[in-house]
Amino acid sequence: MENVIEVRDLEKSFQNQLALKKVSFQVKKGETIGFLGPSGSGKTTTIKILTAQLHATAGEVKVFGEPIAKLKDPTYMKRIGILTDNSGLYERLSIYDNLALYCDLYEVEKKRIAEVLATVNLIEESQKIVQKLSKGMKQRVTLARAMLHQPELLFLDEPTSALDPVNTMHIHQGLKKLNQEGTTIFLTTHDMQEAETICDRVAFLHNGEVSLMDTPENIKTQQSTSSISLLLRDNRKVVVQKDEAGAKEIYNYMKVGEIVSIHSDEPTLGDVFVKLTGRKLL
Ligand SMILES: Nc1ncnc2c1ncn2[C@@H]1O[C@H](COP(=O)(O)OP(=O)(O)OP(=O)(O)O)[C@@H](O)[C@H]1O
Repeated sequence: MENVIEVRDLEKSFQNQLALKKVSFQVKKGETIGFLGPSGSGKTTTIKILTAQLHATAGEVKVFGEPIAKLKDPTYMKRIGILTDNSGLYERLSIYDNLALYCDLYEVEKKRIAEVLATVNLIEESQKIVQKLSKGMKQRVTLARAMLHQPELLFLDEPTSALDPVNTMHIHQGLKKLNQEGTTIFLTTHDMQEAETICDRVAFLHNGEVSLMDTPENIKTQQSTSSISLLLRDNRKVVVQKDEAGAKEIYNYMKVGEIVSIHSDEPTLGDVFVKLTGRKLL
């Protein structure tokens, strides 16, 4: 399948300090990719380089098969959507009027505004002035703006960092729908739950280096232990191995109705991250 993003040996230094070190990866058309890393690991720097807001110090970065300098060209700008910290919203206008302006810019019909506002759970607030919105509401308006023109490629820097669980769920559903309709999504997050919920593949970023990139399932199963935990009716916790003896033990408990719950001892993405890097995600 066609690569939408190709990055080879990307490096970025700030005042002789390397923030990204030989980062290489590809993103295929239709994927949702998550860059997962703690504060200061280089997530924002990566997304800013990919969206031509920062220059790379070294390496090769291509988007849609072209060097990123081309992204400044209006025809390319229409193919991508960006959510970063600099919101680009007009503070004195209402939510609706902000989106209407971007509809004109992107040549999108105004009826699309209601669709994106439903996705970010802001239909009721559409006439509110941006200046008076909370941080989380502004983040949702910015996200609505980024997805307004159904871009081929959407970049999201920590899209749900200021949101409560209900709105986070709305956004995740909206992003999944957008992805099913054909948008490739590149996002950064330090929320491993978010990465597991919406990403096809995740990359672990640590001190400016990608230490692992794979599907959440592969990452967890490759690092999983060979044991299964049982909770018995007398509140005892029993750990058995995933072998014939373990199967017999489970059978024996099950036969007499002793088992309350069974689960395999799989690590979370956060556990694997700590194991590989020695650092927590938050
Ligand atoms: N403009 C800048 N000037 C100097 N150093 C910078 C600049 N921008 C980023 N850095 C440094 O580069 C490193 C990576 O920063 P970056 O903002 O990419 O991290 P991040 O993973 O996005 O963190 P967070 O989750 O806190 O947003 C950090 O050490 C940071 O201090």
